Order: sequence, then structure tokens, then C-alpha cells
Amino acid sequence: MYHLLKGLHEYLTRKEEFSVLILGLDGAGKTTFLEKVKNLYTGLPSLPPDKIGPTVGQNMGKISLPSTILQFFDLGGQSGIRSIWHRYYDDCHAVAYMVDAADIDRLNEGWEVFDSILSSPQILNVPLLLLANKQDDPGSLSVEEIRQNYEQWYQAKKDGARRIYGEGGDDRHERFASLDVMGVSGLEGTGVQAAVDWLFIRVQNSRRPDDRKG
Ligand SMILES: Nc1nc2c(ncn2[C@@H]2O[C@H](COP(=O)(O)OP(=O)(O)OP(=O)(O)O)[C@@H](O)[C@H]2O)c(=O)[nH]1
Ligand SMILES: [Mg+2]
Repeated sequence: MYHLLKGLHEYLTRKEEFSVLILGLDGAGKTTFLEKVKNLYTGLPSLPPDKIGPTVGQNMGKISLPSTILQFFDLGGQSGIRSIWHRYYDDCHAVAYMVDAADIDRLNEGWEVFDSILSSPQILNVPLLLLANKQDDPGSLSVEEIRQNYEQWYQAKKDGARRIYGEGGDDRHERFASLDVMGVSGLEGTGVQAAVDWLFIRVQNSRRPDDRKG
């Protein structure tokens, strides 16, 4: 009887687990952000910023929310490591792409990488959130400026491609038009809970066809 009740209790209180990828160029602030998420949701202290080095491979962090567990994968953003990102695409339920909104010189490079994610077939129906990080930095671009910056970059790329290939499809631009962009500071924690809330809500509605409950 005890085992039956225990099994029933476990069945009723089990949590569904979802994987969230945090992607972006090296130095965008992904690991600092994940440390803040872990601190806010588990109560454990964040690693001090001066103890966070460039990620070689991945960092993971699990947080428990009502009836849900979010498992974050923070992947190293250096160009040599980006080639492994695609291995995670099939099993993820959401992607947070982070840009350093204060590093204007590297935004174009960040958009090139973002564009390759937008055009990945495995990511097509996965919720995608764009995070404009380092909002605490007085030199950072606002959410609206980040949107405009991407639009300008995209337009320039499209104009260049049209000259070479003629008119083509515009799927990525359509996806961007409906994309949510949120301003955060992983260092100070501003906007971090709003971003996690966004991911929490979206993953519930985006189960992959082969996902099993439990
Ligand atoms: N001002 C400010 N600095 C930040 C913020 N988040 C991260 N940083 C700094 O940005 C630098 C890079 O942060 P990381 O978290 O290591 O960046 P990353 O995206 O994980 O980099 P890789 O692991 O190389 O891909 C560090 O010096 C951080 O302290 C932020 O919100 N505001
Ligand atoms: Mg890192």
C-alpha cells in the first residue's frame, strides 16, 4: 500500500522537463546570466563575475518552477565552439539568443550568427527570445535600438544578396518581425525573471511531437 501511495504521489507531483539553450557570441554574458538565474531560483550564490571565464563547452543549470523543470544549456560562444551548437538543436524546447548591447562593434558579427540560427530547420518552430544584455552599461543600446540595428543589418544583407541572386524568400525577416526582444542585465539581475517567465510560458506550448510526459 505504501508503495502504491508513494507511486501515486510521485505521479501526481512529477514535473515536466524542458531544455533551453542560451546562445550568443563569446562575451555576450551568457554564463553570467545563467549564474543569476540559478541564484534567483535556487537561492545558491552566483559565481563572482571575476571567477567566470570563457566557456569551453557547456554549462548547465536546472531550475524548478510550478510543474516544470527548466534545464538551461549555456554553450561557449567562441567561433571554434559554435560548430557544436547544432548538436543541441534537436532536443531543445526554447532558445535564448543573447547579444551584448553595449558592444556595438560586434553587433554585425552577432547578427550573422543569429541569422544562421533563424535559418536552422530544427529551430523553426522553437520559441526564440532575443536578449539585449548589459542594459546596466550606460553605452548599451535599448531594446528598440537593438531591433532597429538588426533591421538595418538585415536590409543591407538582403540588398547585397539581391544584387547577386535576385529576389528570394523572406522567412527569416518574417520570423524576426514577430520575435520578442527583452532587455536584461545578467550582472545586476534586471529583467532576468521576466525572461525566465517568458521561457516558462512558451515551452509549455511548444512540446515537440516526440516529447513524453513524466
Ligand atoms: N556590464 C555588464 N557586464 C556583463 C554583464 N553580463 C556579463 N558581463 C561581463 O561580460 C563579460 C563576459 O561574460 P560571460 O558571462 O563570461 O560571457 P559568455 O557569453 O558566457 O562568454 P563565452 O563563455 O566566451 O561564450 C564578463 O566580463 C562579464 O562580467 C552585464 O549584464 N552587464
Ligand atoms: Mg560563458
